[in-house]
Amino acid sequence: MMIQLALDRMNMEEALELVRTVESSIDWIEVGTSLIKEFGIGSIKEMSESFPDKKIVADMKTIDNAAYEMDLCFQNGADIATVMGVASDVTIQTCLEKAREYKGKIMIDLLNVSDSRLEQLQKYDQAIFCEHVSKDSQENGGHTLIDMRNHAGSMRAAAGGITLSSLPAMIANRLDVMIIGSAITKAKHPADAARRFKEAMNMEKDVKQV
Ligand SMILES: O=C([C@H](O)CO)[C@H](O)[C@H](O)COP(=O)(O)O
Repeated sequence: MMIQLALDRMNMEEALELVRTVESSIDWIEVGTSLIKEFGIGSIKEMSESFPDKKIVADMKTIDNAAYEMDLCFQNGADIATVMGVASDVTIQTCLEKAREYKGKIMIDLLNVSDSRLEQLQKYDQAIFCEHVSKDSQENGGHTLIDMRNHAGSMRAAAGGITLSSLPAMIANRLDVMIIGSAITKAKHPADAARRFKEAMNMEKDVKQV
């Protein structure tokens, strides 16, 4: 099981410093949607050049204009880019073709994806599937329970308000990628928090490589 550190709602200096602090405890670095929106596509390039040995996930949340946005991500150092599962099939298909062209991967974000849409997404079995509880639901609805559904994705990920207390339940879901943001980035001691997540996950042995 891998830890993907989600970097959101901070500036680039803070993001880079944070990764330096927790680098030994995390596996993948997510350049969060808020970083990309605030600092541009250069945020992906800066992160990938600063941490060439880590996989870089660009959380673009693409919903249209797939070829253009995937070119931007992969040409700027992303290994993995996200597309919304609620996007049209042509958008998701284009993302997958672009990922193949750049030897990257696509993560399909299942935010607001109904069970029937999830059924239609099963054909994209080369993608990583990510169950996601939105920040707005976390903050306004008090909803943090991530419902892991069955799907055919090449890897299974989950995101949205995961904490050390909710970790055991998430580990039981046998995920491949655990996406953790605030529980590390907003912790008083991010290095300690990241280490505690890593130690808990080290009990899971079968780490799949992308
Ligand atoms: O995708 C995310 C969210 O939509 C904000 O852009 C975050 O990566 C995800 O929520 C993980 O962050 P935490 O919820 O803070 O753990």
